Amino acid sequence: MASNGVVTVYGNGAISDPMKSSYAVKVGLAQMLRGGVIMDVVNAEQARIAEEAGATAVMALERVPADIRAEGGVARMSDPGLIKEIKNAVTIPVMAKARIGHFVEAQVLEAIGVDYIDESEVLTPADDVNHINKHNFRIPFVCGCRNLGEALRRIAEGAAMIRTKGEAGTGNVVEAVRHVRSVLGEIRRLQSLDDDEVFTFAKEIAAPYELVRQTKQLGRLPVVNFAAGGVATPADAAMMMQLGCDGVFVGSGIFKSGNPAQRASAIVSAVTHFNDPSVIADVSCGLGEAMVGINLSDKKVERFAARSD
Ligand SMILES: O=C(CO)[C@H](O)[C@H](O)COP(=O)(O)O
Repeated sequence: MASNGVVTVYGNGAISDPMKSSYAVKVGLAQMLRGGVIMDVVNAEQARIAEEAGATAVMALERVPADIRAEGGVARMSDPGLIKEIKNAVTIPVMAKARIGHFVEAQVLEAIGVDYIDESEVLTPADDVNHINKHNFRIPFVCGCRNLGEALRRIAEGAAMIRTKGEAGTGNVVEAVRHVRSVLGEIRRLQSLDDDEVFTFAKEIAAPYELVRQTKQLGRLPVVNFAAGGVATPADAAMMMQLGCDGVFVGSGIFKSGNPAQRASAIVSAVTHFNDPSVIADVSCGLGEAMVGINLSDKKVERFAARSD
């Protein structure tokens, strides 16, 4: 790890492997988002609001997760024309979502020049067995996880960035907290093992040994890890950072609130000053209505996070 805490050694192959050098570039690109807030947007106007508020990137999607939950139906990649409009409206990186396993949606997103692809459980999965082989693409992918094994399986497939899944569209941070604590807790447990025990640990979490070994050595995931799913307030966002995430995704929490521009900017300030409760207090004053959340103790609420493993 470099002195600034940024990880510099990645990949699964040898240094002379061309796949590895392109993978290292993708991982490096994702690292540039560290310390930032990535905001879901469904059109160019929302993208401009996000950029003005200080978002580090925007995520183009058909509907914010709260609307996907409310309206139901099949959620797919956004209209490529709309994504191009979003790209033209902002100077920050533009991410877009493809359905899990839908490698042709990913090809389309690559063809129109998005900066990152999110293979996302928030959309309706296209393949309930296989994820996209992300090594086949030039651009970086982000994928969701609930635990360390899932994170390392996605990295083995070529994900250059990880986000803990949380429960998108609920405005309820409880699952985001559970998933962050799970990943970071398993890394702490891994670090307490002696080297001979790592093989069995890798088998237990169903992850490739080499990535498990690297994670133990680095003391963290070998790619950046953002929190997502249910973050709705500046305090939620700062909590994710204090727990040890590299940044935060926020979707419904901003554009389903009473004052999206003000809330977006408050969440950016809270992530920048995540260790300063007085800043978090200041930016939390007079924010207007937060999104109405969903109580996750209701077993009937669909768990997007469980749509893939
Ligand atoms: O899937 C995502 C990250 O890629 C969404 O951006 C994120 O999970 C949004 O969730 P919410 O609407 O609860 O903020």
